Amino acid sequence: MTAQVLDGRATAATIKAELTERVSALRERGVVPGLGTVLVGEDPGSKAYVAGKHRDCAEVGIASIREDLPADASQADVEAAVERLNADPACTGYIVQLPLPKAVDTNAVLEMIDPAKDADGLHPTNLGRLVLRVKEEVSSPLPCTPRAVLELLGRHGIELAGKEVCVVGRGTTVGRSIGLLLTRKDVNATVTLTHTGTRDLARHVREADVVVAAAGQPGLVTADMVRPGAVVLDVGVSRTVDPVTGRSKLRGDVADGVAEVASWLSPNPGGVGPMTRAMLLTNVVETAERLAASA
Ligand SMILES: Nc1nc(=O)c2c([nH]1)NC[C@@H]1CN(c3ccc(C(=O)N[C@@H](CCC(=O)O)C(=O)O)cc3)C=[N+]21
Repeated sequence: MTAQVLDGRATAATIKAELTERVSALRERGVVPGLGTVLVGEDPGSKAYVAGKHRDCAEVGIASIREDLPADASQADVEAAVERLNADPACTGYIVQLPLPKAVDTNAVLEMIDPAKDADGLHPTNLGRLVLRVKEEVSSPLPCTPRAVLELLGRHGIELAGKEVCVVGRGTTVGRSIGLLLTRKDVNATVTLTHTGTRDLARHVREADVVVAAAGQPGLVTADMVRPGAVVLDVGVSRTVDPVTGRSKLRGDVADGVAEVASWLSPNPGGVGPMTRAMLLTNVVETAERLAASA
């Protein structure tokens, strides 16, 4: 078997076309969605992601606002950037690009984000509302990558109700929060959360109808672990440097042979990454729509 492709690039393009219309409708009502980004330091990966987000915004008609700070920015400098975006009416949603430099207290920064402008869905209030199952029209934004996984499956007609999903990875942005979405009654999947400390990872992965690989360990999920016909999503983003050429390369958590075993596989790049960006845009449009509705 060769897996069918969960095409994140094509799906993200469809979503962007839909968002372009929603943005025009908002502009007609005098509301211009604006995405803010806070980027601290010179990490090439982070710079590339942030640049990509601004390009995406331009494509769908969302304004964008940049707060770029030097690598040695202090806690107070980062907090001041967050305060500016909280106060700026042109910014309807924003993100603080992670990871922040070690000297900055990330949780303290995330807590300062206005929950109504939290385009990543990572503010404790929004994560808490997800746990408490506050109605979505009040509670959103949802975290982008978990939402990207659900949307990518949904738009390929892959049903999750009653399925066994094995999540590999316990990070905040994906592993710890995706189960909250997958186990909602309207999705109705059963979730096992595994991580690099799981004693027999292969045993859990083998049971799964759907595998979400998000541990950030290149090639962790191998073909022998995957049940034939399972659906596999490769969420990992690790940058490895080729010792010979010195060039950095993006590597996912899913090993090469998995495509021969799975029924559907999300490529990496070209799978969950572009969808995550599309969900960020969706969150920004939705925050602006809520703003317009309450105005
Ligand atoms: N506050 C915050 N929010 C995030 O959402 C966030 C973050 N910090 N820090 C880092 C991770 C990583 N992440 C990616 C998003 C898109 C691609 C993406 O579009 N990747 C392309 C390839 C890009 C390339 O080749 O470099 C693809 O998969 O096709 C990748 C990774 C968001 N993150």
